[in-house]
Formats: sequence, structure tokens, C-alpha cells
Amino acid sequence: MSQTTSLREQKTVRWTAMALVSMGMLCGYYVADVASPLKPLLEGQLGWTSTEYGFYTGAYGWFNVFLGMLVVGGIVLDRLGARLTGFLAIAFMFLGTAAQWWALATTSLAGSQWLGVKAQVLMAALGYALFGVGIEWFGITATKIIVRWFKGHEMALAMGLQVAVGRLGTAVALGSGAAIAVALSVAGPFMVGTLALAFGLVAFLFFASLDRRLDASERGSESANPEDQFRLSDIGGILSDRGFWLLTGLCALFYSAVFPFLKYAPDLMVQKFGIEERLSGIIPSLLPFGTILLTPFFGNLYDRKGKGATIMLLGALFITGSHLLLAVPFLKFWPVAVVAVLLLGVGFSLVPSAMWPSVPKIVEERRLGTAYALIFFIQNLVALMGVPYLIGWVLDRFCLRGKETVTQEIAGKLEEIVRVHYDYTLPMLLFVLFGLLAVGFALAMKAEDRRRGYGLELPAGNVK
Ligand SMILES: C[C@H](N)C(=O)N[C@@H](CCCCN)C(=O)O
Repeated sequence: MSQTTSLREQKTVRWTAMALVSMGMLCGYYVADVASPLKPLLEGQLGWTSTEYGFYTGAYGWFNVFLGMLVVGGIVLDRLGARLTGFLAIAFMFLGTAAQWWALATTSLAGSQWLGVKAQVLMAALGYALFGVGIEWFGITATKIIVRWFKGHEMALAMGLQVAVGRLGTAVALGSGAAIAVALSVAGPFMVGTLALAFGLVAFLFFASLDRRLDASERGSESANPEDQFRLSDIGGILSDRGFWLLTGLCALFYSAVFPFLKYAPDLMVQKFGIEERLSGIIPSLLPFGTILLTPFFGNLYDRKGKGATIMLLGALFITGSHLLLAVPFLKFWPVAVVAVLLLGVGFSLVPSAMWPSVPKIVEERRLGTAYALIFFIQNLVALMGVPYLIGWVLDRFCLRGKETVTQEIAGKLEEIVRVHYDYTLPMLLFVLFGLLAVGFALAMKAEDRRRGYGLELPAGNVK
């Protein structure tokens, strides 16, 4: 046994490690959502359609799903360790964001088509797909890092805070994206994202040196625990568990009602509530801001009091109610949007705070890495790839109300842009449907928990 005290026993050091890793989450979540407030500008200035916007935002999951990059990420993480995987993840995010910046800034792609798609749209989509690999790898890596550094300490709080820091990135993206685009250019927010990720990479290198010191203090290797190893044979065992499928279904449907909504929320504010494009991200940015405090709060509540299945059910009900409010055609006053977004924020805090810590209650510890990778895989397929595309297609196919040419000041110059008008009732009803299906899965999860005794309703210490 080691004579030296492990570095993780020092509170300041482990929280410093968590803060350094969270910088990657902050910058990554910023880029993940920064295109949302740009939708009207992409249409007005660059002539994109809603279907092209949906194609681009759905590209997030292309490589994760079709090239199996999430599974590859799990294997790389378990075989090569968190330091190298984290570095690769941020490097992918950096390159993917730089590609998006270039695609929107260059004039060299104008008028060209690749594989029947506008070259600019495809280039931005490929950049976003590479970015999607990076951020998903980083999500799994950061979770494993937290487990390593906080085992036996404030682990749930650390996980909740890490998600909260990511949400701060989303809030900044939604709140400032359009203003940066109007001040600089539509590519401007991606330039900011590229620079931010360079900073995230430096912060991660500092973390890596701390992590190496943790190794030294424990005289062991970071991937020494054979329990953590990713095994392909584990997949069958996990997939045959009904509880796993109920949780995965809830995850895919819940995130289908939230992440794609965020991609269209600023446009909804412009189209339905008459908010100025420049300010269109302000109300949606209340959503992640609310979750910054509430996610760790509910996580802590779950640790102490239990009621995880009930918390997930409540969260699903909150998001359904919120979308219903936004779907009612005659409720067009901005305070309604504020109330709905705040309700959504409560739901967006309740479900993740109980869902992610519930996975270890359903899946045995040695299969956890595989289980998270599989859940993320299905979430990418449905919520991050399929639904964003579906909503864009529905908007173009069924919701177009007209177009007009208007003059707008962009980067100090007056320019003529096309403004496209949509009726968002149908897309919002689709989000209501995802919410209702999530409620169904949450109820089934609660029943399965009673039947199988997973302990989802029990506090952290009382689980068998
Ligand atoms: C997008 C990503 N796949 C995801 O689901 N992120 C979650 C947080 C996951 C934390 C797992 N320990 C989110 O709610 O942002």
C-alpha cells in the first residue's frame, strides 16, 4: 500500500482538477449551441433553408452514430486513459469549430454543391460532426475523471456542478451569439468558439499534469482498475435489461424535447413572440441559467432523500407543460415565453440530476462505461441527429408562411436580407408529443423500479 496521501484527499486540489476539466465543458457547450441564435441570419444572409439548418444541426451525431465513434471513444478512454482521450476530444472540438468558422466566413464555397448539398452547408455540417465526436468523448471522459477524483467524496455534487458549468456555456451562446454575429459577421461566434477551445485545451493540459501527480501520489496507473475496462461482451448483458431500455428511452425522448428545442428556440422567439433577431437568444438563455443552480440542488436532494424515479417523472411533466404553453397559437406575448422557458428549466434540471446518477443503480459497476456509451449512442441517434433534422424539414414542408426582403445593419453596414416567416405550432406540438412519451417511459420506469427493486426511490446510502 502507498505511504503517501493521495492527492485526491486534498479538497482544494480535487476541486481545482474539476474546475480545469470543466473549462472544456464550458467552451464545448458554448459551441454546441451557438448556431441556435444564428438561424434567422443563416437564412437571411446566407440563403439557408430550415431543412439545411436542420441537416447541419443534426450532423452533430453523424460520426458518433454512423462511424460508431461513441463506442470507439469508450474503448479509447478505457485503453488509453482519460488524459489522452480528453486531449483528443478537445482537439476534435477545436478542429471541428475552426472548420465551421471557415465554412461560414469564406466566399470560396459560394454557389458550389457537394453531393447535391450546398458546399457551405456540407462543410459546416462536417465541422459540426467532428465537433460532436469531440464533445461526446469529452462528456464520457469528464464523467470518468470526476469518478476517479471524487470517489468517496462529493461525487454527485461534482457531477451536477460539471453539468452546470456546461449549461453556463449554453447560456452564453444563446445570449450573445446573435449580438456577436451582428457586430462581426455570422462566422464571428465560431471564431470566438475556436479561441475559447484553445483556452480549454490549455486548461486541460494543466489538469493532465495534476492528474499525473495524482498517479504519482498513488503509485498506480490512471486506468489500473480492471472493473472499468470496456468489453464488447458486456453489450449483450446490458441490452437484455428492461430497466436499461426504459431509462434509455426516457433519455432519448426527454433530450429530444430539450436539445433540438434549444436549436430552434431563438427563431421561435422571433417568429411567434416578435422578439428582435439580435435579442432572440435572451429568453432561451434563461433555460440553462436556471439549471445552473437547480441541477446540483436536485442532485443533492436525490442523494439525501431518494425519489429518483419520481423526480424524473416530475421533470417529464414540467417539459410537457412548458411545450404545451408555447404551442398554443394565440399566446404570443413574451412573458408567456419567459414562464414557459422557466418551467422547461425546472424540467431540464430535474431529469438529468436524477437520470445520470440512476444508471449505476440499474447497471452493475463493471459495465458502466459501456452503458453510458450505449445511452449516449441512442441519444445521439434520436435527439441530437434525427429530431433536429425532422423539425427543420417540418418547418419547410408545412409551416412556411412567406418571405420578405428587409434592410438590416450588419457589422456597421446596411444590407438587404431575406426574412422567412414560419408558424411554429406544429413543431411545438411535436415537442409536446416527445414530452408525453417521456412521461410514459418515466411511469414505466417507476413501475419497473417497484418490480425489480433498483432502489431509484432510495437515498444514495440505502441502495442494495
Ligand atoms: C450531450 C451529452 N451526450 C449529454 O447527454 N449530456 C448531458 C450530461 C451528461 C452527464 C453524464 N454524467 C447533459 O444533460 O448535458
